[in-house]
Amino acid sequence: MDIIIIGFGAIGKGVAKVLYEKREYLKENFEEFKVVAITDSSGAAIDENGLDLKKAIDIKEKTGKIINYPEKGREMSSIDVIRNVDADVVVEVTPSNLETGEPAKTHILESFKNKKHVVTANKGPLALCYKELIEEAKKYNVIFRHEASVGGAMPIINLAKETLAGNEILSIRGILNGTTNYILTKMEKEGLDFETILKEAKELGIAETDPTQDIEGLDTAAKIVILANSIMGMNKTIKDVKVKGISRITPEAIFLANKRGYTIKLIGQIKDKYLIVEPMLIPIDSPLNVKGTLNVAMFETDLAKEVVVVGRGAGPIETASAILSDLIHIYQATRK
Ligand SMILES: NC(=O)C1=CN([C@@H]2O[C@H](COP(=O)(O)OP(=O)(O)OC[C@H]3O[C@@H](n4cnc5c(N)ncnc54)[C@H](O)[C@@H]3O)[C@@H](O)[C@H]2O)C=CC1
Ligand SMILES: N[C@@H](CC=O)C(=O)O
Ligand code: NA
Repeated sequence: MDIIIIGFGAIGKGVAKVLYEKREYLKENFEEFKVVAITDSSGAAIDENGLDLKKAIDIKEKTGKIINYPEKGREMSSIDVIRNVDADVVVEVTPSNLETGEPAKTHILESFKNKKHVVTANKGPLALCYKELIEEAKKYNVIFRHEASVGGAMPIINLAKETLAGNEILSIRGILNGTTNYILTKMEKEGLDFETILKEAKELGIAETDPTQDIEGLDTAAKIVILANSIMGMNKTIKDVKVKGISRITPEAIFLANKRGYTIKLIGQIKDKYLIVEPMLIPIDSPLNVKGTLNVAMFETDLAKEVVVVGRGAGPIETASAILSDLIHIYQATRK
């Protein structure tokens, strides 16, 4: 299966690392998963026989630009790569823009028009024009998967659509941002200040390109919109979410909460069609009290009753795990 990776930052490189490490497993169980093009802000590297992924990662880490890939690097936009390079699937992992959804929205729609399936981790277009994307994928008869867009490696979207199929999901409540959970956990355990921990989060590759999206709750807001639209049949946008972030939370506030048997977590919830993101006091012994970059989601359903899922919500390899599962789904769904 031939793949194009659009965006080669923390997640794009994570996808390349996972495809490289799992190359024998994939060949034995499915077929060769070949990356025929990679783009970033500098340009593109293209090889129809498959790029050397270790070399691509090395070039990116050393020079910051995929265009420096020897002999195969060239000045070419992502759109032109999508239009002109023959491939089965586009993996779209450019930064999430929660105002315009660009450039990802155009990349995704252009992929559909060029009969390419899409796997994305990008929340922008999903939070702003979910219905349009689904309709366009149907119109061009291509598969569109986005498990990585909510909760990273934590199974939630495909779990609801496949394993909980037939259930009515009455409410969802949880921690859906790994960066803020990492910050709140380090504040609670080590009393570290905000800036120090945020710097660590960026080095771990878990924070957004614009980390205020994490801190101000906008990333969580985008994710509950995606859940509301993709698994609860709603038609919401990020403007429908009441959002408060964690910038005013201090180690002292968490210490005081602990003394009363609580901790503080950034909670996103969808209930009775209301979408809310805010820091909340959570009992220390609650299933919602998960640590570090972990995410957790509590579903209330009509048939399965309460279902709780936990998983790593952020991180290059963890997120690439969700992207790989969507790629394998597309392989299985399209190979005769
Ligand atoms: N970091 C994480 O743990 C997770 C990130 N995501 C999402 O994955 C996406 C990527 O995130 P990161 O890799 O962390 O961001 P990043 O900032 O590390 O990388 C973004 C990449 O996109 C490239 N880029 C920007 N504009 C481009 C364009 N027009 N054409 C081609 N490439 C372009 C940049 O050069 C860079 O290589 C974002 O939408 C993010 O919300 C989703 C789940 C987890
Ligand atoms: N920055 C996000 C990345 C995953 O969506 C987070 O911290 O959860
Ligand atoms: Na997920």
